[in-house]
Amino acid sequence: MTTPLVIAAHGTRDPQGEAVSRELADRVQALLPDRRVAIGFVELSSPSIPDVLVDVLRGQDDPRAVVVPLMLGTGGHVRIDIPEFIEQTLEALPGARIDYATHLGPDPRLIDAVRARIAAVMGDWVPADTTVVLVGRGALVPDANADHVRLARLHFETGGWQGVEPGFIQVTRPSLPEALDRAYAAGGRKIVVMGHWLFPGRLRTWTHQQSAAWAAAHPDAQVRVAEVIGACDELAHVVADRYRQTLLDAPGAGAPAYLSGLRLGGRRVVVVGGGAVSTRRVPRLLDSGADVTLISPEATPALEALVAQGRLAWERRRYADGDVAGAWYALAQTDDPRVNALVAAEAEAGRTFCVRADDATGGSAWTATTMNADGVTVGVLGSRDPVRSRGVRDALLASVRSALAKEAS
Ligand SMILES: C[C@@]1(CC(=O)O)C2=NC(=C\c3[nH]c(c(CCC(=O)O)c3CC(=O)O)Cc3[nH]c(c(CC(=O)O)c3CCC(=O)O)/C=C3\N/C(=C\2)[C@@H](CCC(=O)O)[C@]3(C)CC(=O)O)/[C@H]1CCC(=O)O
Ligand SMILES: NC(=O)c1ccc[n+]([C@@H]2O[C@H](COP(=O)([O-])OP(=O)(O)OC[C@H]3O[C@@H](n4cnc5c(N)ncnc54)[C@H](O)[C@@H]3O)[C@@H](O)[C@H]2O)c1
Repeated sequence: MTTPLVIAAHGTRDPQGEAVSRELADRVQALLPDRRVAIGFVELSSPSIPDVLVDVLRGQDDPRAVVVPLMLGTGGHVRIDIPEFIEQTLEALPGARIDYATHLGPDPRLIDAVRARIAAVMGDWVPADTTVVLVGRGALVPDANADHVRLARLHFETGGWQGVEPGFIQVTRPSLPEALDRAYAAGGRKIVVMGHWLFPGRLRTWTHQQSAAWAAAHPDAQVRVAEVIGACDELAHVVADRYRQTLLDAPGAGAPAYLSGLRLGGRRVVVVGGGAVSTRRVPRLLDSGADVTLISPEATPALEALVAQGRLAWERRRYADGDVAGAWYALAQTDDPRVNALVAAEAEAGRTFCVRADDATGGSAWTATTMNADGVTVGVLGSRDPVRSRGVRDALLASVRSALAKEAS
């Protein structure tokens, strides 16, 4: 049986919030149709996480589950409560195995989703004179609060905003009104308040109430409140990825890839990024007859020479969403992890196998080191230790050569 996924959500008193959490679980199930996806809650909603875990583990011959915390940051629920629920379940079901995925974190797809929520309330405002107040929950864990400040900075770096002020609705400071004061003091008069919550609930209500009260006291500023992240595809994909990564990285996962010989003749292959890694890999793709398109603002002289020979198509620009459409295989090989993540996400959505050069677990394919001797291709795939793989390949090749020589004599 394929390992089930248990989503560990927070829970809320708001029935709409609970419904949206369940809708998200349905979207994740649609992305992982061949395995069971269940949702449990830390508090306020049911079923509880141990109840769901026991339910999915019972009846499996080799009971296994992966728990993905549906949490943006690393507060107490992620660090203490959910691990305790897992511990309790393992005490009740000795011999079961439960792997715990990492929290959602500042994934580029979630940054995009947040930007889309902000854009939806901006109307005719433009980023350059809009200030965003990004409101987090606030936690007793200093690291979690520091992560929220870092996230605000990431939004500032990538969004072109006049400013981005982090604030917190509870526990720590600056509070939401204090963050609004800071935005105002820095000259912000068009302010979007973004409650960085996954689902509707009380935190969202407080965000609206506090924003309205502050706006009433500052008539020369305009304040608009953006919608929460909600049950969107971006979030569903991040959850599905945390699950897949956990399966791949789990100790004892073994050789995690299926070595296949792709017959790429005449088939579209998209390579994003024209640096050193692409310089090594593009010639082999061309040798296999693939119809390769390189998308990159710059390319190495070796790649440019292939373009000049008419062997390689080059679109001299940055990657844009839609570039992977229609490709059989894609390679995300820029030096920008954010761009590589977007390429991998587009490929995943379109069911195109994709290598991600900077983060092996973020892609769906790995590049084997290969070499051809008299029509025999030797391929070696290790466990993310490419230099070792190359050594094994060379050793194998030597014995293949001597075997072939014996055959010939
Ligand atoms: C075998 C080979 C095939 C080829 O590329 O043709 C290949 N990498 C090669 C070389 C190489 N790769 C790296 C260095 C510099 C570092 C060093 O010196 O140690 C060098 C050496 C060099 O460049 O000389 C760094 C690196 N590699 C990956 C990550 C990210 C990660 O693991 O998450 C990082 C860190 C990046 C960073 O720091 O950001 C990931 C992958 N590299 C793979 C294949 C896949 C695993 C296959 C396996 O393990 O068997 C996998 C998982 C996915 C993929 O990319 O397909 C080729 C050697 C053969 C040859 O030379 O012909
Ligand atoms: N898997 C591997 O074997 C391996 C080996 C070494 C390094 N790496 C990793 O892969 C990444 C790429 O390595 P490299 O040595 O080829 O880097 P590089 O710096 O030589 O090349 C990066 C290329 O990406 C292009 N680029 C940047 N932004 C882009 C965008 N938005 N759209 C399209 N193209 C864009 C650049 O123009 C450049 O051509 C590194 O950052 C490193 O993390 C992987």
